Amino acid sequence: MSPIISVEGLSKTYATGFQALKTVDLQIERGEIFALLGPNGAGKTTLISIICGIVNPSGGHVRIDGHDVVADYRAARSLIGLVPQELSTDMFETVINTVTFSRGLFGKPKNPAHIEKVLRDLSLWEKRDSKIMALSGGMKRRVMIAKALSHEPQVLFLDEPTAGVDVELRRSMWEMVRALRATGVTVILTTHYIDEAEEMADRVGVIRQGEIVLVEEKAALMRKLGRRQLKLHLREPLAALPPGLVDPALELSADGTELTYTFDATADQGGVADLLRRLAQHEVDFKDLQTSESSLEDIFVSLVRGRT
Ligand SMILES: Nc1ncnc2c1ncn2[C@@H]1O[C@H](COP(=O)(O)OP(=O)(O)OP(=O)(O)O)[C@@H](O)[C@H]1O
Repeated sequence: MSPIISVEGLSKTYATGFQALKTVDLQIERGEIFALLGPNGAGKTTLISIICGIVNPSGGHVRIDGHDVVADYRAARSLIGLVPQELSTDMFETVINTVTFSRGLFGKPKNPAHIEKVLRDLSLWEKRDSKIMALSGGMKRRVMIAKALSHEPQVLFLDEPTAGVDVELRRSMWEMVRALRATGVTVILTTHYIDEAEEMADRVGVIRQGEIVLVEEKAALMRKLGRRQLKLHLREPLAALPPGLVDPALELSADGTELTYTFDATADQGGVADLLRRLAQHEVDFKDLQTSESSLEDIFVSLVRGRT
């Protein structure tokens, strides 16, 4: 199947002369949840804004289901729902009017049944006649999502959907995004919360200084770049590693009570068995051991620092 979004050779230099995107190539598959990660100022919002037709590119192309976002703007834009970072809506309007009006902006015929479904799915139906200003922050955010879904888009962009929201609302957002994906909607989210990407995404893209430095299936990324650590709590502290045990992967804590062995998550376990044998040979005894795996956060930090 062809990708739903195809970004080719995209670049953006703002009027200030600042080059926010270098040459970005990216394909988003139908029905996936794609998380775009990157530090502040990396170019995430610029990229999303160009894909949504809000900002003009300096070079390259974006196609949404074959429609060019510049040449065929209306067709491309009608396939997209965008939930921006900032709340931008008429605070004096009621929930149902705001969401109904958003649908009208896309020239779609009225469909009260769809609007009702969207509001019910987002637990906003009971509040449909409330003015937006009278809603809690979490509800206002959900109104933004309802607006973005009002015209039945195939792709939903969520720019930092859970920034500053409480744990419960984050969880309910995640559930809602999964439910949307189950209906065939493709979801692209930007986030600073690595655990959000780890929890939600099928694929992860990392952007750094206007360049996509990595696009990978999350599971493969974690397998490929993940590291495992084995920590051994020694029965007797060591002043130094015996010469036969010196190994770059093996580190003795400053107080001599703990040994840390770091190895590839993909590697077979031979290294660990070999280490345990060598420890026995050198009569290094331990009372406890623990293993841990690097998280997507560790991987992300090493990527944005440019170590890979
Ligand atoms: N209209 C503009 N004119 C000039 N420079 C801009 C403009 N918009 C963004 N930039 C610059 O482009 C760079 C990328 O900004 P962008 O908002 O795309 O980053 P981001 O990855 O979304 O960051 P954040 O995580 O902080 O939202 C930044 O250095 C920003 O200052």
